[in-house]
Amino acid sequence: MNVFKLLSRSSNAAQSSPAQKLPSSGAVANPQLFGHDEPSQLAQSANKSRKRKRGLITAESPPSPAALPADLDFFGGGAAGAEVNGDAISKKEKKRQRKEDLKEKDTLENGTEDIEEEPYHVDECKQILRSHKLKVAVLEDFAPQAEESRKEKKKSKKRKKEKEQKPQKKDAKRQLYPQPLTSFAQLRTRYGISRRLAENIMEQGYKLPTEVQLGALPLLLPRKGYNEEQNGSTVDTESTSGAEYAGDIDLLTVAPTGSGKTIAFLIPIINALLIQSKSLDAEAGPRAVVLAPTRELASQIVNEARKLAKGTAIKATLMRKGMEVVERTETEPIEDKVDLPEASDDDEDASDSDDEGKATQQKKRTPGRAELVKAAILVATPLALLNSLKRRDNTIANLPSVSHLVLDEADVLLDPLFREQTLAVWNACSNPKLRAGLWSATMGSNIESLTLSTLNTRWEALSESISDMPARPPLIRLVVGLKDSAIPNISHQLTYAATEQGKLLGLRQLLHPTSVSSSDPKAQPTLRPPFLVFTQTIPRAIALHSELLYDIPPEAGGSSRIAVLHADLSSSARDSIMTRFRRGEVWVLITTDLLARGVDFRGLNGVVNYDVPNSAAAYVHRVGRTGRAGREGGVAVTFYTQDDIPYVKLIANVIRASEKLRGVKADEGSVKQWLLDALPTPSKRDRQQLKKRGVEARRSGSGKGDGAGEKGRNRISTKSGYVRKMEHNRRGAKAGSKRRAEMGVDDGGDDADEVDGSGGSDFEGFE
Ligand SMILES: Nc1ncnc2c1ncn2[C@@H]1O[C@H](COP(=O)(O)OP(=O)(O)OP(=O)(O)O)[C@@H](O)[C@H]1O
Repeated sequence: MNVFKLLSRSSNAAQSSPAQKLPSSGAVANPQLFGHDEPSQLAQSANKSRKRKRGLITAESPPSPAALPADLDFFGGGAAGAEVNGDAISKKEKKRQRKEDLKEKDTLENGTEDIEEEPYHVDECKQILRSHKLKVAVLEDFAPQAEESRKEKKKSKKRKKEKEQKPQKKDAKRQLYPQPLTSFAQLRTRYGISRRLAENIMEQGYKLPTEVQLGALPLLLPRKGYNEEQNGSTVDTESTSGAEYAGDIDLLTVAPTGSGKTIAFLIPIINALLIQSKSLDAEAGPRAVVLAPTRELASQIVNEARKLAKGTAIKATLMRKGMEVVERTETEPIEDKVDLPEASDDDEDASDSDDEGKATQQKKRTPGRAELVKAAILVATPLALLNSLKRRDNTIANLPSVSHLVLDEADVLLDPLFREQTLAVWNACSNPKLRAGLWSATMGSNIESLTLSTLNTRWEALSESISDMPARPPLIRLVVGLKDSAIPNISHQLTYAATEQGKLLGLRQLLHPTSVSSSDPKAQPTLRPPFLVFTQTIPRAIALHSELLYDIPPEAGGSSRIAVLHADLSSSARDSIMTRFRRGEVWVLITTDLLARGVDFRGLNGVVNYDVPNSAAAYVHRVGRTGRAGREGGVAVTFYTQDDIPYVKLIANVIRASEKLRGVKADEGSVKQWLLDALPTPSKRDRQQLKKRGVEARRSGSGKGDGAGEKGRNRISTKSGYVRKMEHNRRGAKAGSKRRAEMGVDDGGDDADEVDGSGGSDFEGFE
């Protein structure tokens, strides 16, 4: 079935369906965003006398994709099973692929035999990291500070005071050049991760590490048999590689959307848990906690963790209502109100994943006690976890078992909206050896300072109760690409629609394109389903959904192809819509910022910002739902009206920066210089206001489902004011008559007096 043909209104468009490269076409050969142009340099710079056979796989032999997905399996293929540009893979290619896989398997089974693991020279490291736009810096190295403070204590009080008063000279941040991970095979050869974990990574079809994996995994994994003398002074000096930390760091990572951050934080956690697994006591509580801002993202992370930990003793679970994380004393019985963790459809592929859930299910029937979470990895939204930690006296129970805490989408988790809950969970993790990881595609400098101050406060609080605190790890920051920018592999369209009606028309045009100029290479790529549509509020999402419900022709599936997803829906409704969208049954999903972060729809062809996002960061995340893992052809359309003009420069700047990253000249991009010059720059106050409340004009109204309460021009509707007024009156009359009937009042009039019992003249209605 040709989706495009079914939706197109013109036979011309239908016939000349463009040979456009689309995210839904399948996997890409290279999931990396940067450094594609550097292979020859890398190959030259590598010391050829070394047998670093796989080390250069990045540059020399990009892996080929495998099997083909069905025509409408937008999201199914994944990295492992997809086609490139719809071309069937040749036999030769398949043979080559099989050979590669066998070689990889051989490496997994035989360890290091095949690969020599002489480290990269520091200059090579620098070159590789630079070409992939990776920057690593030590934000705070606490070890010398701890030493200093010990010495300091011995000094006289007076001198100490003097020193404190003098502003401390801050050193420039120390740059690190970790040994880049240029092939997943190195996970085993260099870091000795378990064979099972390595096999699970391979099973996902991941061949090449993405930039964030290339930089973060070497920082987070302890190097096998690492020893300074062994490395020699010329190759890997202590001061530059970060290997001396042996993965024992707190890490703040800023990397583009869809760049594979999830497995970058999960692999080291699973590896660490597998190392400790013999000493693990399942009853002791979770060892790793991953916090995510939404249930959808949390459940996706659980699925990823389960795939990576398949066949091992490590289990991952999603925090659900009624689950208990810490054992309660007998004096604190909890209600026998257990909402059992049902396997959602997106859990399908994690066959052994539900053991934990099932075990819990069987035991949970014991009255008066809920079953403790036994999984080593617990993924939760901050509020869900905090609620389960709250005691009756309103204090928060500690989670001493947790040694890894990950904040996925850290900037939003530390935003005022979630900050209190997130910090409460962080502080509840009382293990002195806790290692924190903060991950996002956008991170303001305030997040860095908040992280530092939280680490400091925690440390001070713990030091008071624990006399021999373990060494304090450094806080390291890894940045991939240009901080806070949109990915360069999607095309942006910033469209002035003047009014709400204009936006609706614009969206309808996107849904039913009338012409396609596929021959013109400079023509803007067409947005094709499946795509997401973002609105500012829930009522607007609902109103837009009801407006577009019948826009998809019945022969294309009609109203079932369009759905709305928002936080007011029940969990099961949300799960079901997500599943239908992932399966390709829904083509257009209207939503709010609920799906703006983290959610991974591999084959999503585009994003429509029906309402402008309320910050530059929100734009980066929303449009980052397409173009995942380096996929080309994603389209991001943003409509703006008169009301948005004061703010739209924020978005225009992000688009400009992203196009610059892609090498598009200023006069050829979708945001022209004249527009940038003409748009007003919003003040700090305006930006804050926008972030907090969105565009004010769109907030007004009762919030009723059909958007009827929204005043005048900001209503989502194509009906004229007169028609709406008539409908409103008719609805009011109907509702009034229904109410009267329910109260036993006849519309006739006289009986009303009897019901009221006080004479007709006093009756003022039931409201
Ligand atoms: N090395 C790899 N090769 C190919 N695909 C990969 C690789 N690593 C991850 N992926 C895929 O890339 C997609 C995006 O990954 P992920 O969701 O972890 O991105 P992210 O960086 O967390 O994005 P966001 O910032 O939007 O949350 C997923 O479909 C994942 O399976």
